[in-house]
Amino acid sequence: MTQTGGTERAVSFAGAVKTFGAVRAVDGVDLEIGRGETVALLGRNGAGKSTAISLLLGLNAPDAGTVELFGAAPESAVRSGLVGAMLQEARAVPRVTVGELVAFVARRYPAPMPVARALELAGIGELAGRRVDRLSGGQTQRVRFAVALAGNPSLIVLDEPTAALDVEARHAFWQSMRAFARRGHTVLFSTHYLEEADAHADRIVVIDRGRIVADGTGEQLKRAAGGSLVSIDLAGRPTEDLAQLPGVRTLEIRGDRALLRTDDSDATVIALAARNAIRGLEVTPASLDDAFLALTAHELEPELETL
Ligand SMILES: Nc1ncnc2c1ncn2[C@@H]1O[C@H](COP(=O)(O)OP(=O)(O)OP(=O)(O)O)[C@@H](O)[C@H]1O
Repeated sequence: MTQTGGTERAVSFAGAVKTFGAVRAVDGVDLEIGRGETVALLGRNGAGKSTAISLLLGLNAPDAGTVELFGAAPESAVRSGLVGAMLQEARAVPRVTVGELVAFVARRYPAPMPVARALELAGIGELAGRRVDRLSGGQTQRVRFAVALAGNPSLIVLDEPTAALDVEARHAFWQSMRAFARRGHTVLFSTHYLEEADAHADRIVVIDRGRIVADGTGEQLKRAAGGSLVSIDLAGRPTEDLAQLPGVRTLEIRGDRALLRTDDSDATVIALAARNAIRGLEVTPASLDDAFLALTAHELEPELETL
């Protein structure tokens, strides 16, 4: 029996590094996830999400730093049945039924949940007798979710769980995931979808080029990346002084409009009014998309610059 019960931490990365040749896929990650949290790992393609998940599951060892699950080595937590995972590669198992597959996996865990419960939580109770190699993409994805749930793990790790699902299937999937999280389980999922991270996670961790560049709620991310966008018609007026206005972080000129990203839209608008510069004024809160782009925007890679 592993001594993993006492810690309040489900996941702990400390200075974790994983390189593949010259690529630092995970580049000094420090991350702690408490029991019961639902956390989204958000990043572009190639940001390092799957590599971080592979370290977390003990599928890869870090080159430097440490990764722990429930205060123990990942392999030991996985062996103790504390972790369920839904990874990207789906392997179709021929001929077995959904119920047989989930029961097979459940038997490998010390304290599984009843198969009917796992199917119900994944929203596929009616598929128990169907062959797993004859299902739609959305159904297959939910079978994989049921497989991850089967052992009744404390932590469930989902690598891009809604990739390739249509809107309806996605909605159903998140309902199931939330039902599981409400029972006090810890959930970590990776996604490219900002709306999903915002809607379904308590906390969003943004990863870019192997490093964590933001960690907080959707609201905090929006604030960190600049609270509002103020735009005006330039009507031929000069633009040099706009970047110096109170609150303004960045200035972008699009045709005859100026777009100001500001931390204090009131102060920015008052200053524009004092300059008699208000024409076609629009003030909008920065969206999570804006926040994500601001956090992960970087210069062109050197090799691309020379093309
Ligand atoms: N086995 C491997 N061998 C070599 N390079 C790898 C390997 N696995 C990942 N990489 C590289 O590490 C970097 C991070 O990849 P990773 O798959 O972790 O990103 P990701 O954020 O999960 O991307 P995606 O959203 O596209 O799945 C990428 O540059 C990738 O090419």
